[in-house]
Order: sequence, then C-alpha cells, then structure tokens
Amino acid sequence: MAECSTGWGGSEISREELAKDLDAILGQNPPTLRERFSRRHLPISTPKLPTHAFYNKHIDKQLILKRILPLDSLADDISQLVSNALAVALENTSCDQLPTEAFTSYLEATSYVKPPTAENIAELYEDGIARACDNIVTRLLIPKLRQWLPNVHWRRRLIPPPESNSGIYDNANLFLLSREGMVALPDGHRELIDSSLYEDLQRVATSVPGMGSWIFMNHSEHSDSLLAELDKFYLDDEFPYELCGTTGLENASSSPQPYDALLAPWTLPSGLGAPPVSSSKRKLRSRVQKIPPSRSITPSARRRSETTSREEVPLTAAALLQLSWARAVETDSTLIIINCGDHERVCVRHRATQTLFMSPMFNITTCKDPGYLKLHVGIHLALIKDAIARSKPPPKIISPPAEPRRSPRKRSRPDTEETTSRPLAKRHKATLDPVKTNMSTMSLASGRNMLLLHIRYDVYHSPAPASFIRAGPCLTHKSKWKDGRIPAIKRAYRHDEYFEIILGRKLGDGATGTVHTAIARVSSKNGEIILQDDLVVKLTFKRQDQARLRHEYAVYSRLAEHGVMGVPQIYGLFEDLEGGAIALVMNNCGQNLYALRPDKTKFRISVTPAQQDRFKEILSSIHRAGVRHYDIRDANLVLNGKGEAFIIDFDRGRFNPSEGKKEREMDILQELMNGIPHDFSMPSPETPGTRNEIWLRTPTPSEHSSDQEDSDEDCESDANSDARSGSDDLLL
Ligand SMILES: Nc1ncnc2c1ncn2[C@@H]1O[C@H](COP(=O)(O)OP(=O)(O)OP(=O)(O)O)[C@@H](O)[C@H]1O
Repeated sequence: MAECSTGWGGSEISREELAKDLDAILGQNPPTLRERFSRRHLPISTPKLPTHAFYNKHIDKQLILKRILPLDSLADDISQLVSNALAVALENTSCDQLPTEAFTSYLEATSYVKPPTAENIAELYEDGIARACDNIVTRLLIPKLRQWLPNVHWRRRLIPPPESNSGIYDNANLFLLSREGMVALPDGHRELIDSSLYEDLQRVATSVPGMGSWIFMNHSEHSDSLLAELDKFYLDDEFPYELCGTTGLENASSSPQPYDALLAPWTLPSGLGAPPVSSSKRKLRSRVQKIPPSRSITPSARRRSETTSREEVPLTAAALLQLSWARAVETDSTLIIINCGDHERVCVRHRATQTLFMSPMFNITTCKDPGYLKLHVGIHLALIKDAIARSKPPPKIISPPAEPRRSPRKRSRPDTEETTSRPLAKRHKATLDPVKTNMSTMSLASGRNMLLLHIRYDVYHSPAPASFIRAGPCLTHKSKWKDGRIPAIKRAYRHDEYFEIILGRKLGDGATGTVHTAIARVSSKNGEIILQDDLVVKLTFKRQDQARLRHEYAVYSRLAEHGVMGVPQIYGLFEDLEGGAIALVMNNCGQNLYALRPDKTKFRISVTPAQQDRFKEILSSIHRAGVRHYDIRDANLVLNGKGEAFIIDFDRGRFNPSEGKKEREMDILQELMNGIPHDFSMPSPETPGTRNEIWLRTPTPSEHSSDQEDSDEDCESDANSDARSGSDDLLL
C-alpha cells in the first residue's frame, strides 16, 4: 500500500482507497427533477424561440451548421479521458480523504421550491454538478494541490429578466478567472504548477472568455420530445439552417477557416470531406438569374408578418439545433450540452466541416459507465484541454523560398494555419468597397421604403440581408411618405429603390433595445454608391419593448414637428418582414456622460459650463414641444467628438406634461450637472404603451398621442400623486 501525505479535511488514506472513493463519487447521478422540484409547479410552459435568434441568421456562411451526424462513442471517449487523467493524478497527488459527503450533497435531492424552468435547472446544475466538477477538475489539472478547491469555474453569466423567459437558458459556460491580465490562482497554487501548464492556463484565462455552450430548456414533455427528435437530421444531406430570405444580394464569407484542435479526446469518423455545398445557395442563384440585370433584390416576404415580435414562436427541433450551434459559434465553443432536466445530449462542434456530432439522448438520472458526474468532469476537462490546444499558436508552416514576383499586382495572403487561428473577435471588421462618404446619403434613403439590413462584426457576416419595410418616415429629410399610408411591399426592388444598413458592434443593451453602430450604403440612380458611417440603429425584439420603441418614435415625431435640435436625427422606423425585430435608424450622437466618466466608481462628470447651458437649452426646447423626457440621467446625455450636446432615449417620454413636472425635470438636470445623480433605483415608470395598449404597428398620427391635447401625465393617478409626499421624486 502506497503511503501518502496528509491532505486537507481528512486523514491520510491509501492511494487504492482514494481511487476507490473517487470511482464511487464519479459514478453518481443526480436524482430526477420530480424528486428535486416541487410537483405543484408542473407542468411548465414549452420553450419558445428566444428573441436573440434574430442574430443567428446573420452568422458568417463559413461558420454556420451544415450537417448533423451521430457520435455514439462520445461518452466512452470522454470517460476514458477522465480515467487517464485520474491515473496520472493519483501517481502525483497527496492521498487525503475525499470530501465524499460534500460531493454527494451537491448531487442529492433538495426540495427546490421554484418551478423547473430553464434558468432554475441551470441554477441547480451550477450549485451541484458544476461545483463538484470544478473541484475535481482542478485537482486533475493540479494533482499536487492538497485541497479540494476550484480554480476552474462554471458560472451562469447573466440572469435574464423574467419577461425574457422563453424557456431556454443559454448564457452559461466554463472559465478560468483572471485578474489584471493574469490567471487568478489562490495563494500557493502557482508553485504547484509546472511552468508550461501555468503558461497554458495563463493564455486560456486571458484570451478565452468562456468554454463550452450549455443550453438548458424548461422541463416539459415538449422539451423531451424536441431533444429526442434531433436524430431525424442525421438523414439530411444538409441541415436546413435558416438564413434571411432576401435574395439577390448574397454576401461571400469573410471568415478565415476556423481552427479545430489537432488532438481531441474523441474520435470522429474519418473521411468527412468538405462541408456540403449549400443547395439553398444554388436555389438562390437560380432565382437571382431570373431577375432582370439591374441588380434587383427580392424581399424576404410579400406580406408583413402577423406580429413583429418573436416571443410566441414555439421552438422546433431545427430551431433548437440552429440556436445551440449559433451559441457555440458566438462563444467559440467546441462542446455543446443540450439539457432539458432529466435528459441530455452532448455534441461536438467540428469547425472545419461545419458538422455537429451528437451523442444519443440519455437520461441523466440513470447513466452508467460513465456515471453522470464522471461524464461532466470529462466534459469540463476536455473543454480546458481543447481551449489550451486552440489558444496555442499553431505550428508554423515552413514554406519554400518565395519565387521572384512576376506581376507587380499585390497578391492576397494565403490562408495559412496562422491566419485560421486568429481569435474570432478580431476577424471581422466592417469591410466595404472603397466608396464616397456623403452626407446626402440619408436624404436619398429617405425616399426609399425597403431597407436591407446586414450584420458585420465578430462572427456575423450576413450571408443574405434581412428585409425591413418602412413603418415610419424619415423625420430629418423630406420624403414622399403620406401620413398613415404604410407602403405596399413590391415583388422586387431595383438598386435605386432600396438602401442598405450594415450593423457594427453593439453600443449598448438597454432596457428597451440593443443599440448598434451602423453604416448606410445607398446606390444612386446612376449606380454610384454613397455611404454614411455615423449611424446607430436601435433594434427591439420583444412585444413590450417594440411598443416602447414605437412610442419613442412617436415622441421623436413630435420633437421633429417642433424643430427641436440637440436630439438624434431620426431616419425612420422599420419592420422586419420575417418578423422578429423593429429598427429605429438615427445618427450617432457620440458618447454618453456615463461612458465619459473618468472613474466609473465616482459620480463626477466633466461637462463645461457652456455644455451645461446647452443641455438645459435642449431640455427647455423639448419641454416647449410638449414632451417630458422622464429619464434624465448621465447615460442619456451625450457629447459628440466636437463637444456638442445631445439628449437621447425618449422611450419613456410623456406628452403634454404639466408646468410643475417640467420644472422638476429641469431641476433634476441641474442637480445632475452639479454632480448629484437622481435616484433612478425606483422601478421604471410605465409608458403609455406598456399600460394601455400594445402597438403592434406604428400608430398613425391620429392614433398616437402626439396630437392629443390631454396630457399623458393625466393618466397617472393624480389623486395618488397628491397624496404622496415628494410625488415627483417617486415618478422621476
Ligand atoms: N443616437 C445615439 N447616439 C449615440 N449613442 C446612442 C444613441 N442611441 C443610443 N445610444 C447608446 O446606446 C445606449 C442604449 O441606448 P438607449 O438608452 O436609447 O436604449 P434603451 O434600451 O432605451 O436603454 P435604457 O432605457 O435602459 O437607457 C445609450 O446609453 C447610448 O450609449
């Protein structure tokens, strides 16, 4: 019996005993969800397509999913990885007693009072399986460690607000903590790691934001059958990945071939070959050829969709696979775990062949050889090994000496392995043909009702643009828009009948929408292309948020009627013809005062006296136009590069406020300028859209309240407001 040194929390035991205990722990499975969650919460709603699925259609062609294949050996391979790692670790570890009780308690039944939603199942995984994995994987990586402590962490990133509850939770992954550009290790751990592993961990901690994609679904019969159904795609030559339906303006891929680790702990079938050639591409081409030579495009639909929001669409098996794959592309993950409570599948994303290899569906409560804990320890370990391998600079290809150049023309750089391993985040910058930038771009666009929207940053490079139809006129330039007349959708649009918007990186995710930088590209009648690159686009997906954005547009209409300056120039409101989004196009006013704060922990804003006066002037003219902003804070006060002031974000705006409320709002602005932020920790004030009605369409002027004489403020219970002391403080 080999003798071992004493370890943490327990007495010294033999190596054999430790191996036996570990084996027993790793063979464990969690109890069924019915045993863990209270029965009164069952059944639960079926998963819906989450709103961010809108972005999945815009992933670069070279990164999308092309086929699904079975990989029955995956669990065995992962189990072998753990067995091998254990054998090595046991040779080097101190044999202290295993905290068996703690590990078992992580897996044991707890009476969970919450319903088994996707979020709660993710939380359960985080509190149980993931904690046990963190400890065991850390020990397998650093056998000399004398404690069962986690250096590896599995965490949920962001808990979505309840209204975004789609029955899907996909915002969790594994990561190594970093602090000030260094891998964060507890005291004393650095010395236990040899220098090459330390370098590897250092690279992963600082350059890999997350490893693996976990997709949790609400626990329901529908989720179980969705997971079971995924098999049916094995028979397809090509997976039906859904792209935008617009034809005539397809984009070639701009992504270099993504990089798979050369050595993986699983064996994939050999002779896979190149990904299948997209038949949909062929279809698109043949359809394009029928279109007259003037580069017309066919919009994605001839009719407006019933609803512009996405929440109500039930999840299908194809949508679940597309969503899971897209999430793995966005996070550059190799393994995808799809879990619906008691059942699960584990999948490998093979980048080069754009193939998803999928394990059979298994019941997590009855796993055997390997047990569920061993499988997940293996998944965590495999992800770290994969991240280490892929974050290493690939071996240099030694090429023969270059032949003398014959042509003076510049040659494009060959796609060497070196280029393929560049981090995804750095791959895409909006690349556009050399064209003029012209301030009349948006004036030309104001006469066009069809907007083609591309997304081009990180992994996004829309294979085809989304078609958006105008739902509200340009408020900055004259247009032929007739009040209340929503334009008909044409069968095809010539190049001088549509304009394009190319969305860049996200500027912010607000309570209402997602704001992106954007460039407009407009083709004139004679074919000249002009650009305007100082735009932003606010996209909204959920019903309530779309109601707020339509209301915001109505507020901007009122401000434009009164010629208010110092607010964004609005170039129109647009609806996605395939449903899912509405977009407000405006100019980029600069950076908000929060972003400009030198020290974010201190409320100190640097605004010159002239800029302070200008903010007050703008607010006065907003008030004169009969609008109260209702959300005056540093995030909504903006300065451009020339130091010019703007007030943005009118989704909470109110029409026809009382004089007292306007004065109070001016006081808040003054206080803000004096360095006293207003307390907005109160719940957001309701907007007319959220309380009284949901506008599924942009209201015509007669419908929306900009012409009404009654004040929106009157909708608030004035009786209550009189009774409240400091009522304005509560509302503002
Ligand atoms: N026209 C614009 N110019 C420059 N930046 C903008 C513009 N519009 C929005 N932004 C940026 O995007 C962020 C979010 O925008 P906005 O406040 O309009 O969204 P929201 O969803 O209504 O957010 P919230 O109501 O939570 O503040 C802003 O803080 C600002 O930094």
